[in-house]
Amino acid sequence: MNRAEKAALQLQAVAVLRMLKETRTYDELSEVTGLPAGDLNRYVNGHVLPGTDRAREVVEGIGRDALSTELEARVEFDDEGYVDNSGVVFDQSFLDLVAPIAANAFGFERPDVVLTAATDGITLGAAMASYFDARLAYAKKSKETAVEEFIESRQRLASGIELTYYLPASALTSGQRVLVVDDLIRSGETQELLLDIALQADADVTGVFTLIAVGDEGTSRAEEITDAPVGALTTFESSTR
Ligand SMILES: O=P(O)(O)OC[C@H]1O[C@H](OP(=O)(O)OP(=O)(O)O)[C@H](O)[C@@H]1O
Repeated sequence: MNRAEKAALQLQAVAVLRMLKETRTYDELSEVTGLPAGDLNRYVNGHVLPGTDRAREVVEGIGRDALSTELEARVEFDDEGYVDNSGVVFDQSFLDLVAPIAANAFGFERPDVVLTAATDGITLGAAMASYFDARLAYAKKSKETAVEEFIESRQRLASGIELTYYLPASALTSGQRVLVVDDLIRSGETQELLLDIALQADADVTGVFTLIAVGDEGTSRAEEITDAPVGALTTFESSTR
């Protein structure tokens, strides 16, 4: 690990601790992390940076569990079981914390392009792209005016409705490494379309990541299509929609 990577890890750990501190006292934060309250105070206030080992433990261990719990608290379900995740996808700072944790937890290789689906995947896609210093591309359900060439993928859904996603052809090219992300995977139909777009572009898929999986149908479907790692930060019961 070079000096810049070490500094980045240390700052990520501080960001995770600050997020956890928002709703906790230092004693409570000490219980969650197993670190002394006095040290935590110095980290949160920016007087001292945690050492590399501690920083890694916070980002890769405590951080993943804590973010998963935080995510569960922010997601709401209506009476019919539909998901309202605006408390997460509207919060770019929260998603910026998710990116390094997801990258470490699932071992995604650095992509050239992070590919997602408009609309709700865009903020997570931006956080992941920024973390990896990659480009962001998002497929849309309509064609962008003034773009002439698209990669398009269409399928008839279980509901009978036909769904098509369009990506400007210049956004993903042959041989590029692509990480496919979305805020939510339920049936996996959207991921299948995104993976098909990656295939058509002759890109190399480095992984599939979602914040929320509802049941395991969608993630299993993605695993059937790609050998790359497929990961969800949190999985909810499939009785929700
Ligand atoms: O696994 P699936 O069953 O395909 O469901 C997941 C997709 O559903 C939601 O998007 P939606 O189609 O509602 O579009 P939006 O992001 O514009 O709301 C979500 O953002 C995912 O892209």
